[in-house]
Amino acid sequence: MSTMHLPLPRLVPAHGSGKPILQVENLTKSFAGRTVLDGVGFTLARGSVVAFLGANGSGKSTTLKCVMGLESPDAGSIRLDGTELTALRGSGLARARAPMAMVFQKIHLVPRRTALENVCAGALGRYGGAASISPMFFPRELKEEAMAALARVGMSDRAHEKAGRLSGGQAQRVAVARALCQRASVLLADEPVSALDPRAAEEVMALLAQLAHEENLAVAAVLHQPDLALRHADEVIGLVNGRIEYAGDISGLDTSMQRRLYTPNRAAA
Ligand SMILES: Nc1ncnc2c1ncn2[C@@H]1O[C@H](COP(=O)(O)OP(=O)(O)OP(=O)(O)O)[C@@H](O)[C@H]1O
Repeated sequence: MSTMHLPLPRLVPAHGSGKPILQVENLTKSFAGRTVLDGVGFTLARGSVVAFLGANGSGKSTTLKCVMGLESPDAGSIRLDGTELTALRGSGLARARAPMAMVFQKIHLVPRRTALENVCAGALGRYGGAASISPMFFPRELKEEAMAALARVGMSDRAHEKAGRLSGGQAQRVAVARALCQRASVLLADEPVSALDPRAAEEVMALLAQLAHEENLAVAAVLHQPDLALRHADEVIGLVNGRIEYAGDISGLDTSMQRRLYTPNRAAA
């Protein structure tokens, strides 16, 4: 699709006026003495999609990983629905983080399990007990909720297919359904479409935008294609060398801003 690389008009209305659910302030992170995040702060609101853009190594994934708890920030504040996560540990932290789900470029489904079983796994934090031992013990209401989530992402007809037999786009939809079954209100997506062909990438981004707008989810997605952001995101956070260069409405992502984010000498890590 040659038009994929043109700055096409966005197809979604602005929905960024929802209630703030995640507030990040002054996040800093170094690896081996090298600062890779330097005072990163932003707010995610329910009902909107925020695209994280920036050159390789600018700190996009590290930002999401710090929010999700997969990396520990050196300093900064992460408040989810008013609760400061950096002050919590152990089960208190796990409980506070439960409303956040993450989807990745490399889709972490269990290939020998069906799509339905993988989606049910999103809810095991709520069920535990026998249900966590084997899908044989999944309660009926859990399977019904998982089927509803699969229907929401257009995958009902593949519910009983082994995950290992799904295409990349289908598997990513199942991963999103798993997040829905987790009843996440914040969905952090780290390069969710980087491994997908252009059509599947469009479809998955359109799905994320639809879920944000219709289910009032806050979605943050690390993207490598500004044109996908232009079509499906409401807001953009642009990083250069671990600092926020731009944060605001998608309309600010014009060609000059794209140059600022991706010009090699500014973006050198
Ligand atoms: N676990 C780690 N140990 C050491 N350095 C790391 C680690 N994780 C990330 N980095 C470094 O931190 C910087 C930011 O990495 P990050 O993955 O956040 O960038 P990114 O913007 O997501 O890049 P890309 O677009 O290439 O995925 C890079 O220089 C990277 O090499």
